[in-house]
Amino acid sequence: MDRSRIIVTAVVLALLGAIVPIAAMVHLSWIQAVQKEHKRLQLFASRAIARADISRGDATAALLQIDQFTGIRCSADHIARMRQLTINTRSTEEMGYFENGLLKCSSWGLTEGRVAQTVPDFTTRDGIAVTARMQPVMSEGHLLMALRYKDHNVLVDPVRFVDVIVDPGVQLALTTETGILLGALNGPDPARIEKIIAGPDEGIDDDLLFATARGTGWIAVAAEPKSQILDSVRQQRLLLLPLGAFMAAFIIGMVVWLSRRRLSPLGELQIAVRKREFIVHYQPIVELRTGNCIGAEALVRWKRPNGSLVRPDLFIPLAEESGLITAITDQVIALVVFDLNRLLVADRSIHIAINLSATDVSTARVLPVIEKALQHTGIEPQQIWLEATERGFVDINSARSTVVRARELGHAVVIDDFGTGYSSLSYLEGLPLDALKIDKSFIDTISTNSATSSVTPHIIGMAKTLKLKIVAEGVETQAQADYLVEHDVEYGQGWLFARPMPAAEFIAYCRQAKAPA
Ligand SMILES: Nc1nc2c(ncn2[C@@H]2O[C@H](COP(=O)(O)O[C@H]3[C@@H](O)[C@H](n4cnc5c(=O)[nH]c(N)nc54)O[C@@H]3COP(=O)(O)O)[C@@H](O)[C@H]2O)c(=O)[nH]1
Repeated sequence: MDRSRIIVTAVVLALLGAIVPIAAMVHLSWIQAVQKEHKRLQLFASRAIARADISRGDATAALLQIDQFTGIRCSADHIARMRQLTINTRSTEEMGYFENGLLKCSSWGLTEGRVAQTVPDFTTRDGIAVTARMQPVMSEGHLLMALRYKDHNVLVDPVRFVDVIVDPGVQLALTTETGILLGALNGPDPARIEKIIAGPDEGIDDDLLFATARGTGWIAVAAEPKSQILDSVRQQRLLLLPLGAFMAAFIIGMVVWLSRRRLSPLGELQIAVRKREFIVHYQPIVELRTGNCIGAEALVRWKRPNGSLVRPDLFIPLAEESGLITAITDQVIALVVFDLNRLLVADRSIHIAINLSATDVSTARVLPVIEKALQHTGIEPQQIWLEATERGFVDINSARSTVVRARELGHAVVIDDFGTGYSSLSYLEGLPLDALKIDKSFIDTISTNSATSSVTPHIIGMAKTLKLKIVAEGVETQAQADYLVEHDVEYGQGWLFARPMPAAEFIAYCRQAKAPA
């Protein structure tokens, strides 16, 4: 992902991170307020069911007691007993006795036998036939409920069934299971109640919040307008919005931190390593006398997703500092094998020099990596040279054991950028090296009268004393090449011969630059 896409993604994520938690908390405060209100309405509805059960229980008990009366029906005793039970039973208004389907007497006294038994709407499990709405003879206009057991019935005012205390604005309704409205408080709309009891136990019907409770034989509905819970929503918001703001701040902080990390040079390099965004260019090394190509130095480049190439001196120091260099070395080794396997197998005189970091030299961890990479390729270990700068050999003891092991495996070991550090002849004597690369800064002084120009012959002399092969680095002019040949320097590398190039070009260069056998 390039920088602009990362920035756009970060901005989008930050916006989402700000909006989503706050919107979620606003929504959650509404949900929680509704849930809380549903619980409250449920409580009112359950209370109505409990009240209705008590009222029915009382009326049923009165009916069972009058059924036990063994005296003559409609006698003064019978009527007195019915009256007594009516007075003692809070929910009942009147008690009556039926004979042949007609009311013969009631708690009020004898009747004329013109009132017919009502048709029940339903019968409870304990055998009580219930008529939800009936017009009593004595109280015209006010509908009552009739409960009958065998030949006796009681009349109950339905208001007794919803005789519960509710908060202002809460409507309460009690219906039969078949939807007949038995009693109501605060004037609910019967049509809405009918619709509500046909649906789920709680919910929102247009502007009405409702909850139902179901008992045996009846259903209670408690409802109130949605506007009633606005205060509760506001309160929930006061609690939840700070949490939403905290979450938003946290997410934005994370997005900023991650994108800054991702956009930092180290973040980009880490991703490059993970995505294997490196390629290798090869700079030919030639035999100075003949111009023959004898090999190349593998020089890593970071190929960005947009195709641009980043020079190694811009990222190698960071890679060394962060420890990513070992992963990069491993990728270079794999790329060299991939790019040049056929050439190296076809021409055993060609070698490739791979740059090692100080860590690679001090730990020797790179040697098994190379060994594994060369397995089954046909490439000989002596075709892989290992280059390290003087800094790589600072820890002389561990460096020596790495060099010894590398040479045992067949690799040649080269000291790079020679002369730029503090290496001395005695220091070099302690390391079993194969070759020395004279740094470009000394080659640049050739044929000049600079103060350091006299150092170059000394380096050459020192290398010869130690019987090291010499590669002159950064050869740019024919005069430099001529000087080096004159001083018996065997190999050279530099723009005079070729610049670093992709593998295919190097293979072509090598074939063409090699003298016919
Ligand atoms: N640990 C690793 N270090 C690596 C690896 N690949 C490269 N490097 C190091 O990065 C430094 C810069 O390398 P680069 O930009 O590739 O430059 C090399 C040549 O292009 C340049 N050169 C060669 N000839 C000339 C010349 O005639 N003129 C001129 N101006 N420049 C020239 O020199 C660089 C090679 O230097 P050296 O390695 O010292 O031989 C550099 O320090 C690389 O070592 C890697 O895989 N791992």
